[in-house]
Amino acid sequence: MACEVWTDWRALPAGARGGTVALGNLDGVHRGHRAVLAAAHAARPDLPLQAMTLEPHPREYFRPQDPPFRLTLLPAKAAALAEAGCTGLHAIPFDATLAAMEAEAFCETILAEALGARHLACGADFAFGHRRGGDVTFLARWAERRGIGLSIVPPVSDAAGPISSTRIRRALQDGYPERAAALLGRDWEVRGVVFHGDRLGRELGWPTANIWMGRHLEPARGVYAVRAALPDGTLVPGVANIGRRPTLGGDPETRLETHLFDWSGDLYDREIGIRLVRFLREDMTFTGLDELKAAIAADAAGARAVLGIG
Ligand SMILES: Cc1cc2nc3c(=O)[nH]c(=O)nc-3n(C[C@H](O)[C@H](O)[C@H](O)COP(=O)(O)O)c2cc1C
Ligand SMILES: Nc1ncnc2c1ncn2[C@@H]1O[C@H](COP(=O)(O)OP(=O)(O)O)[C@@H](O)[C@H]1O
Repeated sequence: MACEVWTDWRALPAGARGGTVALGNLDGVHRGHRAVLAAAHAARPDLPLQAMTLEPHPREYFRPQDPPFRLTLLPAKAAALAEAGCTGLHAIPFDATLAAMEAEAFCETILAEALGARHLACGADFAFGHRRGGDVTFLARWAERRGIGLSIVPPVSDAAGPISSTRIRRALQDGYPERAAALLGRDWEVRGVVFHGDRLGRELGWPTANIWMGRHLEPARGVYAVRAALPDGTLVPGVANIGRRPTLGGDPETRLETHLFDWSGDLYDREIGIRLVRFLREDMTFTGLDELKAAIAADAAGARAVLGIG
């Protein structure tokens, strides 16, 4: 079932109110986040399962110049939440009003009055309100007073410690998408609309569908074995480069270029999702196009081997 997204908490339709609500930024919707969703559902299986996040992420609001760090943008987050059984997402616009709202006002105005939440669930380190002034102790007291249920969920851990969005980001920046996938419970995917490049790929014999990284976290620059989720729902193996094409003089923004194996067609202006499977090598500056072509051929062979296709 799909997860509906509500962005105007001042004008929610009646059907959007009264859920059991998982709280948090939920960036990535990783295994820890899904435990919070499971707790929200387990406590009140009679109520619609919902989530509440802030959009943009407060860090994007306060520090717009910082490098992008998102694991999931809003549509991907809603899709991952739907997979976890969530039927609605309250994406509260994080603006000056929200930034100034004290914890108590946030609970009253947003959680109680606007969302009409009947039960809440969050991780033990959840903090909210102006300067993160509200913590789970505060929330527990408030919820008790208001007769609203609350589940506080201990962190889900593996051998290296608690699973967190920060750990997943670090794994991707270090070139370990398979570790990120283990923490996420699925491959990390970057979604974007295919733009027109300068058509050199076709000339080289390696056409690539290009998307911008945009507000996504930039993982290690270089070459990856990938699977591409196409608009028709198929998953096509390929080889991709994330970088700024230093050989061609360098670009101001990072692009993700994917060659799909044994595939031909037109993807321009269509949205695709590229799932990183394995990091193969770092981005390099070649002395000429022949060298670049040879490197891409070797990359393609390497990616085929990793993906198990001859
Ligand atoms: C598997 C693969 C690896 C690549 N590796 C590099 C690289 O190491 N350095 C570089 O400058 N460009 C690299 N490129 C990028 C090419 O420069 C780029 O695909 C080519 O310019 C085509 O651009 P277009 O899609 O805009 O036509 C790579 C491309 C692919 C598909
Ligand atoms: N096997 C393929 N892998 C990736 N894109 C392909 C493939 N076959 C055809 N295409 C199409 O060709 C385009 C890429 O061609 P390319 O010469 O690299 O041009 P551009 O520089 O505009 O990206 C893609 O956007 C897609 O529409």
